Amino acid sequence: MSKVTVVGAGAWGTALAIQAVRAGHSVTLVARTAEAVAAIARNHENGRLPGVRLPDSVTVMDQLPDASDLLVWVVPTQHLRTSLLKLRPPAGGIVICAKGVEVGTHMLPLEVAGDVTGDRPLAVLSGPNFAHEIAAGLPAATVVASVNADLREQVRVAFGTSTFRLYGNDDPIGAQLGGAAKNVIAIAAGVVIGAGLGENARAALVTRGLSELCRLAVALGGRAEAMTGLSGLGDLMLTCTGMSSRNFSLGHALGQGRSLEAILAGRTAVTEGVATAAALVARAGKVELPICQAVAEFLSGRKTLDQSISELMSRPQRDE
Ligand SMILES: NC(=O)C1=CN([C@@H]2O[C@H](COP(=O)(O)OP(=O)(O)OC[C@H]3O[C@@H](n4cnc5c(N)ncnc54)[C@H](O)[C@@H]3O)[C@@H](O)[C@H]2O)C=CC1
Ligand SMILES: O=C(CO)COP(=O)(O)O
Repeated sequence: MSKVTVVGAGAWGTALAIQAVRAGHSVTLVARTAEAVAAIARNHENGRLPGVRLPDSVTVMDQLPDASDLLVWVVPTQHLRTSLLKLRPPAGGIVICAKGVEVGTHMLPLEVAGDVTGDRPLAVLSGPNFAHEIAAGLPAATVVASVNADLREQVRVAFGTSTFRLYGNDDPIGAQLGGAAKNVIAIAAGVVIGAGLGENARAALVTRGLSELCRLAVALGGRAEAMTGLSGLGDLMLTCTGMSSRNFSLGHALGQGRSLEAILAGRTAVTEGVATAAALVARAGKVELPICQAVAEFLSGRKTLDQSISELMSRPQRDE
């Protein structure tokens, strides 16, 4: 049994804490505020993952415990930096679970972690994993990517059970780009369905979105194979097909004509693709990402839906 500390008591952090208990570990869940700690203690449940009882063995606190064997950071990308600066993790490996690109710096999550905490073993956990299904113990698989093989193994032991399989690889850039870009493509897929453009259009969009992921990974030092694995295609399949995805459902509402402001005002959970779209396009530089770019322009209000669709459909036709 090892001491696993999960930082970030959102839906995913809570599900991962439950999964680490299932895997036989002693688990601490770190929430952002004392109020959040008290609410979880009172209800034996986290409002961000309603209907799921948190095991009594999970210690909930608003700071890091004195000792951890493994730190798992499950804070949204745009808050990753401030949370690391605030909690100042001690030396040792960290697993980052955010899926996005930081606004302003255009850094990927592991780059942000390295920037704040210095040289240390880092890993990314990313794959097709809706929090409520993992919390319920339904069968699923994911990717742990790190250049540090010992850390990969530690993460496998921390979370692996008969219902949750972890596949390792040494391409953290590919895994992070897959997780970030699929959120943007999922918004586009939601728009397509919400606007009534049809299943053909979605299939074409997701497939061409996968091409964007592959191009981007190779250009930024990752591998195209990562994009056809769980953290690329796997997560695209999950988040581009159903309303359980916050990114897809946001796109769906946009496609039905609702405003971005009204949609965001009605939700407290993070929808990573919104801030990530423009940051990802900026990070890509000269790499062609027409769908991600169209999402960024549409979200910013620079283009209407009709303009975006017409531009995507009138691009020069070429070999696949
Ligand atoms: N919900 C899901 O099914 C999955 C989510 N993810 C990723 O995990 C990350 C977290 O997502 P969720 O847990 O779903 O988000 P959430 O919206 O449920 O909760 C976000 C949590 O982050 C906390 N937070 C915000 N700012 C913070 C700060 N400065 N310091 C510490 N904590 C802070 C909030 O208090 C909240 O508890 C995102 O990058 C998401 O893309 C990945 C896989 C599955
Ligand atoms: O990343 C996720 C599942 O793998 C969660 O997706 P959403 O943030 O779109 O709900």
